[in-house]
Parts: sequence; structure tokens; C-alpha cells
Amino acid sequence: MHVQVISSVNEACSANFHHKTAIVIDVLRATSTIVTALAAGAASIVPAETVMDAKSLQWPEDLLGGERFCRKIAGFDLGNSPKEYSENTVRGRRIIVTTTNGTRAIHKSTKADHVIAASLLNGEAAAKYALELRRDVVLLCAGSHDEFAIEDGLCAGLLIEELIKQHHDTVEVDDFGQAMHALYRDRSPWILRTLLQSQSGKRLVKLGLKEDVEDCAHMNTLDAVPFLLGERLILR
Ligand SMILES: O=C(O)[C@H](CS(=O)(=O)O)OP(=O)(O)O
Ligand SMILES: [Mg+2]
Repeated sequence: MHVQVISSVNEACSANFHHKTAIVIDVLRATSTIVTALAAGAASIVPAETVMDAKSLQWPEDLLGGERFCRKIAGFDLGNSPKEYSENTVRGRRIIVTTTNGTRAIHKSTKADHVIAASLLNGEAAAKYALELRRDVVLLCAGSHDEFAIEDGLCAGLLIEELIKQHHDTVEVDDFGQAMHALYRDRSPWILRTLLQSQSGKRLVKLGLKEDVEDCAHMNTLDAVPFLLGERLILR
């Protein structure tokens, strides 16, 4: 199995996803929130690139979620905090979600045979599912505003660790992936501290959203693996 790591959405435009499994990573906060929502019983998540797209996709019984500038969008039901997507709120609902980086990254990876959403919360489960799909893997770090974000690189490193641990044959990892694996091995005892020191983490703390950073820093606590079926993410 070959594993390639892409450092940001920008770079995804020139990447080759054909015959591969894409694993999209946006630790702060889109994929952490999507995994949390589906684990809490949401029927599906529809990732939308723009606010206008999200509104046009909405059926009367759907919820609208997401952010711009880290804040809930005017007129939307939910923001981009995992804690907003509780069982009481989301059970059985289809949710249209648009975020600055994460949902854009999902749209950029749709040429892949399979698309999975991963975060620190479901890293182990996502790697297990990717192995079952028997394709080479592209780990797409969403990054922030077209630049690399360390929290996504850390999660890519966790996924590589899990792929190597769970795979019985050779896992060939590209150079950037090897660097992210080394980063993960170095920083795994200090995940929360690393997230709090990241640019995205600092931005969220400044806005009073430190609890979100804490909620996204738990490792392998969820078995849920969102995968793209047509336009919507559902649980495997
Ligand atoms: O809501 C978030 O945490 C970020 C906002 S920002 O543009 O990086 O400030 O969006 P996400 O798409 O989850 O990275
Ligand atoms: Mg992000």
C-alpha cells in the first residue's frame, strides 16, 4: 500500500485521486464535528462548498451547520463546534454543513474511489476502514486558508501509525508523510498542548472556543467512520 500526504487544500488541486481512497482531515474543526455528529445519530452530513450552496441544498426538515470566520453563519441552526451536535439536536437529521476548509477539502477529493472523513477522534477506526478498502491512500490535510496546519499533519501521522500497525504487508509512505509520522511520534504525548499552540488553536481560544480545541484533542475515542456516498457522508 502506498500512502501520500497532501499538506493543504491548495495542493489537492494537482493531486491524483484516481483508484485511491482519500482520507480528508480537518482536526480543527470540520471533520471532528462531522464524526461527532454522525456518532451522535445524525442521518447524514452533506458537505457544501459555499453558504449559497448550503442554503440551496436545504430541504425543510434539514439542519444547516457550519462557520465563516469560526462563527456560526447568520440564519444557520448550528456552528462548527462538536458540542453543538449532540444526540438531542441531530438524531435522525440530515445536516448540510459548510466550513472554510474542511468541506472544501471533501469536495476536492471526490475523484477518489472512496472518501473518508478522519480526525484524531476516529483515527484508528478510519485507518482500519481504509485498509479494508484495499486501495492506495491519499491523506488530505485540509489546512487553514490554503496553508498547512500542524493539527492536520499530526492526525496524518496518527493515521500512518495506525496503517503501519494494522497492515500486514509493507506500507510505503511518501517523504512528507514520513515527516508527519515523525511529528506524531514526537508530539503524541502532548496532543492538546500541540493543538493549543497551533495557529488554528490560538485563533479558536481567542474567540472563547478553547473547549472545542479540547474536544477535538481526544485520540481514538470514536469508532464512527464517515464515508461519502454520492453527495452525503454517512456511517459505514
Ligand atoms: O471553524 C473552524 O475551526 C475553521 C475556521 S478557520 O477558517 O480555519 O479560521 O474552519 P475549518 O473548515 O473547520 O478548518
Ligand atoms: Mg481546520
